[in-house]
Amino acid sequence: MPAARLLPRLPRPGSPGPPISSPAGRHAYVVSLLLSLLASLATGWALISTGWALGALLDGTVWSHLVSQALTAAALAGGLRAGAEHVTRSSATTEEAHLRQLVLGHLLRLGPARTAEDRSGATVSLLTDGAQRVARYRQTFLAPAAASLLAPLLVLTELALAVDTIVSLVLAAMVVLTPAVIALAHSRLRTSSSGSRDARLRLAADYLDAIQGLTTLTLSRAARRTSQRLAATGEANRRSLMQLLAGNQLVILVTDGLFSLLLVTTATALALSRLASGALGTGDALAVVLTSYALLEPLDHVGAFFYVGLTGRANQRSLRAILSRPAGGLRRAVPADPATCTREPAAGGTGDEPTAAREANDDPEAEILLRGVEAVWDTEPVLHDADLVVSAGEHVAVVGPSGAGKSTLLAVLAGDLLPSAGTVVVHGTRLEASTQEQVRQASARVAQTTWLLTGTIADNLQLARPDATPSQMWRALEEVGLAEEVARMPSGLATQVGEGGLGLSGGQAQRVSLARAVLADRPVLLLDEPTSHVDLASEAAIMAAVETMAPGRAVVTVTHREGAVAGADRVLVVTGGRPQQAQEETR
Ligand SMILES: Nc1ncnc2c1ncn2[C@@H]1O[C@H](COP(=O)(O)OP(=O)(O)OP(=O)(O)O)[C@@H](O)[C@H]1O
Repeated sequence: MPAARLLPRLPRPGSPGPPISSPAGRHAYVVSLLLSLLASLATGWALISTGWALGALLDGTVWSHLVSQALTAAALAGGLRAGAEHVTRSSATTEEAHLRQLVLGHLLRLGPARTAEDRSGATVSLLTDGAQRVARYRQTFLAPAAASLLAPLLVLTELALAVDTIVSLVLAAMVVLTPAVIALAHSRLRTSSSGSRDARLRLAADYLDAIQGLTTLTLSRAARRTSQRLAATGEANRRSLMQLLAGNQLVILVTDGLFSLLLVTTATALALSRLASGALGTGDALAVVLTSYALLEPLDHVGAFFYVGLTGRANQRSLRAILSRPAGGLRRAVPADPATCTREPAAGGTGDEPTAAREANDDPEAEILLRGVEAVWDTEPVLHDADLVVSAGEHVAVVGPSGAGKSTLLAVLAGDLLPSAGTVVVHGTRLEASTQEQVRQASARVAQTTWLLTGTIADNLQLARPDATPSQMWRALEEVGLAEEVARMPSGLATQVGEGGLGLSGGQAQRVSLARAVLADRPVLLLDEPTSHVDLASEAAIMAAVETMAPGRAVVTVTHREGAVAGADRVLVVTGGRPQQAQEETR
């Protein structure tokens, strides 16, 4: 297995990546943008009216209607802003849930083989904190930021129409400089921000690894060392984060302070000179000065840009990287087979799926059929020109040196890895991108170590079949030779077991896993080193359970253990990327 990656490879910079918003999220974006733009127009009108009202007061003319106009516009602006705020906040919550579902769904479609190399801590962190940041960025930052960039132009248009075109044009020229300065600051800070985010993700992954591997760390006397290392990394992280925040704060202060000062003084100077030349009256000049306040709106978002924008974008890139990972490894298209599936459907399938294909010229009894298969994880083929036929009721053991491709073969048979060339048919369904789920449904898999969820034995069995009744569960336990042992436990099926199967022996946990496979009732059983972590007595019990389950099913067992090979009908050795019949002495 390759080393665990912190995060999946990022898509090429500039490539938009797969869409991640829900239709409701996109709708909320448009509504919030429109409400914010209308609020800016109302704000501009309130400021201009206030200027005119003050001017009328100073000139001693009628001002009351101008005050009520200003108050109405201000109330309207407030209402529109509150509406926009409500839309953004509520859609952020629903988008957060949507993002988690979207990415989790894709990870499940990728299957364990394609996700095994990701560090689970980093994935958990991305799905929890990361999804929240992306939702906040997309729903509460993007639309208000876009509206705030357009707001000065709207207000200046109002000013040009109602007060003075020349002043508006000069201020417009200054306003367009704001995004340029922000973009410059962004380009300078982006590298350190994403570096800091990666360091934090790595730390989260380290913490989770340490928690998951607590027993191993304690047994190998490495717990203290690991906790000291984590504490030191945490402290280094905290310092670099503080430095980053200080840098961000400085940029905010500078852009905010400089621009506010520059815009307000320019607006005041322009207003005074136009007043002195007689081009503007007192009310108009005051309207220009007051309106310069609305031009500062984009600056309100500079802070949010650093705290919500940068982290949101970085997490969004990581989520997109997961979503753009293809669910298989198909490099060359597998030619379509016009023949349709005639076999009984696997659990969850109907048997009528148009893409399902039967290999008419091959062994009609074959549950598993590989012809000239090439399988690739990254670049180099692990399997090439691989052939294999396993019939129902046959038990095949697969052996071979480490790294030969035994687990890769199981990943192909389980439908987790698509072949890059050749044909794979499992229970009558030809494996291709569109039938991947159906092929997955055809097999049950038992891995080296069984991960039992915290809950009862019944909960763990019902994972395979949620509607399984107690008598069906007892029958399944009977079939794998575990019924007596569970019956002797004080709470029987209601016995609590923990993560990793705590409370059960390794052999018992493996047999619970086999009982799950019995309940799932799949025609193909794939066993990946099922006895590598148990003693000889447990190995015998597990292999006896497999023999009871084997009739009528195709069983493939990858193993290094003599005891697991002994019960097989045939032994294949994977060498040179192909499973081949073992010589007698290999057995
Ligand atoms: N999920 C994966 N992603 C990328 N590469 C993988 C993955 N699984 C296996 N490989 C690569 O495929 C090659 C064959 O590995 P595989 O695990 O199939 O061998 P194996 O015969 O099962 O070895 P072992 O007996 O040590 O488990 C190795 O180079 C490995 O790095």
